[in-house]
Amino acid sequence: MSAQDMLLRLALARKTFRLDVDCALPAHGITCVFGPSGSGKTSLLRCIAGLERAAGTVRIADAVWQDDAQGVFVPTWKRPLGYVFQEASLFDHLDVRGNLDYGAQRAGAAERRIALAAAIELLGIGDLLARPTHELSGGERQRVAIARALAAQPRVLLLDEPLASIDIARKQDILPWLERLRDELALPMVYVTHSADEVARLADTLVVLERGRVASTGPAARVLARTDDAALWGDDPGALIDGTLALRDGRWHLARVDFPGGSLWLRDDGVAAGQRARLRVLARDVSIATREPEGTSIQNLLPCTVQHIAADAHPSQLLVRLACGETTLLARITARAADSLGLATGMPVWAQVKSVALVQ
Ligand SMILES: Nc1ncnc2c1ncn2[C@@H]1O[C@H](COP(=O)(O)OP(=O)(O)OP(=O)(O)O)[C@@H](O)[C@H]1O
Repeated sequence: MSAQDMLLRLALARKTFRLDVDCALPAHGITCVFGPSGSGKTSLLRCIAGLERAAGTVRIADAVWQDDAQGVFVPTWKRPLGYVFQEASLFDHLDVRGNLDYGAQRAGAAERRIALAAAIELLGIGDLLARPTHELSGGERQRVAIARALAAQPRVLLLDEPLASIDIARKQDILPWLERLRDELALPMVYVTHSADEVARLADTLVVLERGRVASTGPAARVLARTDDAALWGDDPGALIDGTLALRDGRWHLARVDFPGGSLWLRDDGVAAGQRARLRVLARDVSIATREPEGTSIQNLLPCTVQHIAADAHPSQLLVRLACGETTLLARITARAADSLGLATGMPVWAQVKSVALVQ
């Protein structure tokens, strides 16, 4: 644990629920908090913000917001944080500019103008400033809400399912803005979601909550490679692979992403060679062969070693963790197939990857 971490040690007892969290997270990038309904995601954010009084410690880098042992509890209004809710809670009697000015009032006078201009630019809302807020789309409202939160110069941005009430098309509009914030601001974000897609796209670090406790936490790709809590992901367990776009094949409109341990081809969506690329490979799109497949239309074939075989949500299926060099893949296969192939831990096999998506 270092002064660059966020330290969250929080215990909150309600009649029928107990939040009990103790973790140190990086104080940079996006930490997604994922878990089923009622697992305590919103409660955790509220405790970080001081909106709810848990017992424990909250430290964001070197700023101590709560330390019960030292008798420290900084009230919410004195904590430099931004809080973005599921529904953008804008002031409808003010236009966009008025809402942003309100946010900026929380910053010191010297920082105010610069913070506001940067937030407007970062969220691409310069054209909306004179608009009444009731004329904005859901996605635009959320961008204004995020800009307003940024204008207050927060040390951390807390986002509680900010895309949950936005339709799928608008989500695709707003996700790149969130990625931009992550890439351009040195501002840690704690992002609550129960969307596996949002986790795949945004998470640097992942905290999985189950019944108020941390079921697993760590770098997103590592947490997603676990097989023991795969049931939480429903139909969508899958691996995240961080690599580099190495090659574009203009003839076939394909691109190759290289990662430690191998490479995968996928359709060329115009990402330049040399760029960082994050891939998501769903377990249901990976099958296993004990010999190198021939005469197959599947072109992504990776030599791997079976690392772990786990039960899946349905008894007919198994989840197999495969090591491909330093990279991990998950494969969902039937128990009968595993039996007839004689699959066992340590066995060399071939992974056949039917489909792979570029998520970043
Ligand atoms: N103000 C409250 N008083 C009493 N119990 C509450 C209160 N708010 C939430 N709870 C309970 O605490 C538990 C955790 O709720 P919380 O809202 O943190 O979960 P969540 O993971 O954010 O859920 P969701 O994904 O449905 O938003 C639930 O059992 C909920 O019913």
